[in-house]
Amino acid sequence: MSTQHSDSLEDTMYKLSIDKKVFSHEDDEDTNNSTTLTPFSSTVASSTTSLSKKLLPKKDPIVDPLTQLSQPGGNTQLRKETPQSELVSKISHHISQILTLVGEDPEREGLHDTPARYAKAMLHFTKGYEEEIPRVLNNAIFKEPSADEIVIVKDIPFQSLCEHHLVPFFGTVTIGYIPCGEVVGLSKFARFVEVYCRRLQVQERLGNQLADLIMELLQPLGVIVIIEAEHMCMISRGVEKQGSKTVSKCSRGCFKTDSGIRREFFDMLKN
Ligand SMILES: Nc1nc2c(ncn2[C@@H]2O[C@H](COP(=O)(O)OP(=O)(O)OP(=O)(O)O)[C@@H](O)[C@H]2O)c(=O)[nH]1
Repeated sequence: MSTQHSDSLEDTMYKLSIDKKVFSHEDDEDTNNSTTLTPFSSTVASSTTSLSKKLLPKKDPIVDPLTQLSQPGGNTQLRKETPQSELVSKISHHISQILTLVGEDPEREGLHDTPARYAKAMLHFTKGYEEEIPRVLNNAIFKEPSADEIVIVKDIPFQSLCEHHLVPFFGTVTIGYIPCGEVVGLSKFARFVEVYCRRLQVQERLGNQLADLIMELLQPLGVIVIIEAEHMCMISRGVEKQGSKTVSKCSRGCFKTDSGIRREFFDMLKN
């Protein structure tokens, strides 16, 4: 095993955060005080400058509401600012230790490249932490006063990682909304799903994040998100129930308050 990595995971994260000073805002008066943490830096907010006026930050010049909708995790900025090669190297080190702990020899031929492969795979599974909604949206909101009935983008496939066991859950997302003057490019629904599912997730939160995002971006009459998923933590471990599926619904606006609209939505899905 390589001796150049002797750090524990906590040491690694601590050192990275000190190296990058990612959590201390450049403009902080006390630049030595790393406890004044601000996860949303002005550099992140500046990535939204191409958005239309309506979508630009209105209140706080540092905390952009649209970037907030990207819903970063606690170390998102650290992830974004660390070179990929450094992330792969440090994750590989810890995977190598895990291989040893499960009873393997990480140096044997078949496993030699596995830690680095896994590190790259893990970074892919969690690439949503590197994404931001403004970049994904690419200004694809269009004025369309004629669109005032239900629009459904259904059966968008997704794969995510359950935050409790770090094993996959996967299935489909169906999104319905009723526009109110503006529509969003259809492909963006699938892109939004990709942003949020490529993070550590729980199914219910994935639905809520999507619904909140669409409400915020379009101010539609309502949004409904249906997710149907199989959770490997219930299939390959734990209760080991093959074939079980979890269906969740998350609604906002008229889909929450109007049973007739909900019925129309579910009727459309049947056809
Ligand atoms: N609500 C919800 N629960 C989830 C999701 N993904 C995994 N879980 C559940 O998270 C729970 C974690 O329960 P714990 O008792 O702490 O962990 P555990 O001992 O591994 O639980 P078992 O899976 O029952 O063996 C389990 O019931 C999982 O089924 C999700 O997306 N939504």
